[in-house]
Amino acid sequence: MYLLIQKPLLLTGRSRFLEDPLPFSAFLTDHFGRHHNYLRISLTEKCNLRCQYCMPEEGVKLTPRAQMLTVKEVVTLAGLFVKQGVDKVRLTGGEPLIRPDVVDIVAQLRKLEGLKTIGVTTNGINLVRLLPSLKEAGLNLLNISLDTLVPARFEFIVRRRGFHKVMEGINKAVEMGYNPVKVNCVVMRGMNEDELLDFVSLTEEKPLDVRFIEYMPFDGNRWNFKKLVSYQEMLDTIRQKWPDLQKLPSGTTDTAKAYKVPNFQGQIGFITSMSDHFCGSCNRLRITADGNLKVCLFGNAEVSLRDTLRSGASEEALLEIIGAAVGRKKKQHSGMLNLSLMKNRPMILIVLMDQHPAQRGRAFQTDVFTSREDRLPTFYYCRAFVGPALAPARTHCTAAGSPIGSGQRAWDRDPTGWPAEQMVRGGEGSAGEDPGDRLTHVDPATGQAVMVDVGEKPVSRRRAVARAVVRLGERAFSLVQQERVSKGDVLAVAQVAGIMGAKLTDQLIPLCHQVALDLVRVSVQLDPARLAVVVTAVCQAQGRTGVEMEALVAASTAALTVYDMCKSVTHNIVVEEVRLLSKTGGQRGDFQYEAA
Ligand SMILES: Nc1nc2c(ncn2[C@@H]2O[C@H](COP(=O)(O)OP(=O)(O)OP(=O)(O)O)[C@@H](O)[C@H]2O)c(=O)[nH]1
Ligand SMILES: C[S@@+](CC[C@H](N)C(=O)[O-])C[C@H]1O[C@@H](n2cnc3c(N)ncnc32)[C@H](O)[C@@H]1O
Ligand code: SF4
Ligand code: SF4
Repeated sequence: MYLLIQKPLLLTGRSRFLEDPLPFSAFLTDHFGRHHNYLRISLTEKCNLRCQYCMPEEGVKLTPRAQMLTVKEVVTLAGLFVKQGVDKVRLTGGEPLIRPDVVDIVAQLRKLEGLKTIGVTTNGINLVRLLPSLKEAGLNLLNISLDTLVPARFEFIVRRRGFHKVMEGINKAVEMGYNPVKVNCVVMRGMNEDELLDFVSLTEEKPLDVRFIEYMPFDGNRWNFKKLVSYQEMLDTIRQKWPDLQKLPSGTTDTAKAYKVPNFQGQIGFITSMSDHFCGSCNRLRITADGNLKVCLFGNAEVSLRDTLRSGASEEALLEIIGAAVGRKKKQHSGMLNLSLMKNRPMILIVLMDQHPAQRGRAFQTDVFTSREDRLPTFYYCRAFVGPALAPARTHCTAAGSPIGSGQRAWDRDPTGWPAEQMVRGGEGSAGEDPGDRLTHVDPATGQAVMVDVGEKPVSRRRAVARAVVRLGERAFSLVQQERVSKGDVLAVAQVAGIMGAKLTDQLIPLCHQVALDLVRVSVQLDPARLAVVVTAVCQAQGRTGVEMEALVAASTAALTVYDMCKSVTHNIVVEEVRLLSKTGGQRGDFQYEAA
């Protein structure tokens, strides 16, 4: 198999794999060492059903046909992934079996060397008609969705007729030797949780694998906690009838926790995306029907492979984009509550809804360092990054923390020849005056600005905390909160900008010393009461001069970055309250901000 693994991204996790004897593609290995060998391809956004948990009654706004992937594009993209090590492709949607060329797609995928498994997830309505040709084309795996065994209820749940067609499809699949035939049942309280035992009974005579799926929140599906029936609750219910229910070993990357009633032909499983996620072993990537790569089912970050492909880009260029997106994949989804608050498209789309056109085709930066678990339940967002200190070459002073002897004065002199003490005191003020009155940054001899000679000062631990508040207004605040700002993840970008700002302080503020910062911590939080982003920057160093400017620059840079990221939404953004909150260390004593 041809593995193009040069130029791995600058992620330590992935470079590790380059040393393995048979390395998995660096492009498909994420920051957490997960190998993505399973590609889910959505063939269409359309569907012949309107399941309540998946799709609004009126359907969804469809992407124009010209923007959908063609058969050739599907196969080309799949081929690219297969060359990198993907060995399983699942076709999904929307309803994949309403795409007229679905059999052709399966047949062409079958020709891809290295692709072991081709699966389809379908609502089963068109299955009886299509299954023979799909099987002949090379379809290996079949997952069929069915949420109720009661015909009238079926119509209620999916808002269409077709129960019997689905049942016939399931029977046909068994008849044609698919084993197991997986049956997906989304369990919702008040809808179908009373049918759990009936579904388990289905596995008695048939080699079915009935998977009970925890109801997941997507845009517009009216998810709430009360409707969620958890894995544990389902298991308890089933165990009451079948106490000897056996746990089966699951594959390392399986979504389902598998069980079996002894002596039943089939088995059951639980897909516990909500109560016990399986992100740690995630091996999935998705391509949406219009050609976006989506690295996580619950992530908003997408990058258009279609546009890159259509622009005639090379395989390498596509791989770079894919690798960058995979590199940004988060450790896990953000937990039940956050998922319910978060903006995600209906499952049927898993395609781009609010993306800025300019973003298409670009690997845009979102959530660079953190996973969503950092977000607290109320969307109170706080991230911390403690980086290794950047140690710029220091001039005119010893390394931070080293003791100063009296013999070291020579290099502490300012070019004007004034020793530090005199320079500080020798300005317009004189000894005994309030230090605040002295012009410490003006050379008394030349009248020119100078950096204060701090070489004489004792080294102490310096710490400063600064704050900036960015008032966004209702619309921008809400978009930031929902991570729907077209430029990307505002809070993540601002946080990193703050850190970078702190490190660049001496280059931005003319008379600032270079300080080897030991710590920069920038937190960026949403304040719903003020519809504002609150930036708090903490800088720390061992040195002879304070780090308040670093903290202030960090807070300001992060605040300005928030402005920059949101200015396409509104210019009514106010950066305010840039101020020092506290400062410790140094000779002048500690400072604590007091509101006037
Ligand atoms: N959290 C999470 N859940 C997923 C993902 N893919 C599928 N699921 C869940 O699994 C359910 C069934 O999806 P299927 O399309 O049958 O796919 P599958 O279970 O991955 O299929 P197999 O190939 O048989 O493992 C979906 O309704 C989701 O609840 C994923 O990437 N992340
Ligand atoms: C989006 S459908 C697409 C394929 C096909 N139309 C079907 O229904 O099988 C894929 C799977 O997602 C499941 N699904 C959709 N919305 C869901 C939700 N809110 N929670 C859990 N699973 C969901 C469906 O039941 C189905 O098994
Ligand atoms: S779950 Fe499948 S069948 Fe139901 S609306 Fe969504 S895409 Fe259609
Ligand atoms: S939620 Fe995201 S990370 Fe977790 S299993 Fe699904 S796709 Fe993978």
